[in-house]
Amino acid sequence: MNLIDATGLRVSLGGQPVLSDVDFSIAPGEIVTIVGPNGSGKSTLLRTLIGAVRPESGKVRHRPGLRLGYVPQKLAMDPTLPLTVMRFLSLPHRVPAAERAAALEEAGAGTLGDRPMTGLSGGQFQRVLLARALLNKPDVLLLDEPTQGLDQPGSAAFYRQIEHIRSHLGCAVVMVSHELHVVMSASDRVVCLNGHVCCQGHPEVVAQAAEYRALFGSGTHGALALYRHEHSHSHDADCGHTHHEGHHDHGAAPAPRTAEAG
Ligand SMILES: Nc1ncnc2c1ncn2[C@@H]1O[C@H](COP(=O)(O)OP(=O)(O)OP(=O)(O)O)[C@@H](O)[C@H]1O
Repeated sequence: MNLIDATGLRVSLGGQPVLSDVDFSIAPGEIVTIVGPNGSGKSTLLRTLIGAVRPESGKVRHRPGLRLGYVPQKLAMDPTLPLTVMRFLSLPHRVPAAERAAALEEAGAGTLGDRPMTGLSGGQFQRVLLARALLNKPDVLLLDEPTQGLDQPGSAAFYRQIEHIRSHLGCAVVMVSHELHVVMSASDRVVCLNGHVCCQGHPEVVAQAAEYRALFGSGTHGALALYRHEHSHSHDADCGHTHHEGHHDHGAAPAPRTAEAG
């Protein structure tokens, strides 16, 4: 049984249609990434899936007893508030210290407990938000552009942490990302959104779909090349650690999977 099944979602905000006819599901243990241009409704979809936004029509079904962990795009902190990381993790509900420490460890932030929240770097802050989402022992972790503002090594390290968490805790992951190269290497499935689901499927297949290329253009060649580089060891001998656009994309027919176009 899927963890979340959403069908026929229609959402308007401020009188403007944002999502129409969107179906979305996530199975246990899956990593699904939602990509799409600015304003295409990615955050709105995530917020609808967690129940923070009510659809005008359509349904979101959660598996009974489903536990969610949500990492928002950003969280404004009052810079004058003297709050350590450990105290932050006990708001708004008290959480035993051992659980908070374990969540920090799981999020790769085990050394940050006594640090003031306002002194954290962007990457450290995101890890603390991740730890906060893990306190709920989620079956599904939803992350809204969690690496916004991080440099490339910082975001790569963050996504490696997510993969570690998925394999260690067995939770599913839904994330919104603009970093196509990371998406290509880290996801089981990509959903390409532009108010509706343009196409979805295995990242390699979606990267070749006409609907996806219409939105993201030829930049996807690079993303695809990197994806293949990281996942096909037979390519390593060809190119070492550099890649050239289109070098890996041999023009061969895509794998016999198909992207579901919508
Ligand atoms: N509270 C709101 N009231 C009115 N319009 C809103 C509201 N929140 C979002 N919108 C509009 O809904 C549309 C979708 O916004 P959303 O944040 O879901 O897009 P997104 O794909 O996540 O964008 P980005 O990539 O820029 O983060 C945008 O046009 C946005 O201006």
